[in-house]
Amino acid sequence: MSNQLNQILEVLDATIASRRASVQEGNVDALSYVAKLMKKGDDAILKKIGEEATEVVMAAKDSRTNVIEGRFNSEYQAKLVGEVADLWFHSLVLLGQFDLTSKDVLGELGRREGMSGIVEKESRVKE
Ligand SMILES: N=c1c2ncn([C@@H]3O[C@H](COP(=O)(O)OP(=O)(O)OP(=O)(O)O)[C@@H](O)[C@H]3O)c2ncn1[C@@H]1O[C@H](COP(=O)(O)O)[C@@H](O)[C@H]1O
Repeated sequence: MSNQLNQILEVLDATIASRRASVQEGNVDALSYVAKLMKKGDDAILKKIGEEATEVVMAAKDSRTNVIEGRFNSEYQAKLVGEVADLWFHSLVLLGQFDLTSKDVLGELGRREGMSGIVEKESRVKE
């Protein structure tokens, strides 16, 4: 699973970086969604992130509403997975636009591993 996850993220990071390089060189492949979105710029990507996040919220609410006898409905679960995939994907595009990759985020999550969120929050210097 971990290898598969790394491989999927590595391929996506590399594809996104290559789309970004081509946009910077002025070549936008008409069949590339990523290149077209990156060419539109930061605001277009950020708008997509907002939309996809909202769609995740709505799909989760739908899934919860359609629990019957304590069981989730597979159709709503699949919809939720699809919406989260859209959000992750657009987050990777956003990272690429800012010269970052999934590795940067995984590094940060690794740094936080085992750290209680409550303890971390309490350790923050109060202004
Ligand atoms: N994982 C994805 C991926 N997920 C979603 N999408 C696209 O994201 C777009 C937006 O999805 P929405 O559901 O929000 O659709 P929409 O509201 O109609 O879209 P918009 O009108 O807002 O663009 C759709 O065109 C999807 O096809 C993706 N496009 C590409 N990838 C990956 O990125 C790689 C590079 O893609 P290209 O640059 O298109 O070659 C691909 O090989 C895939 O691995």
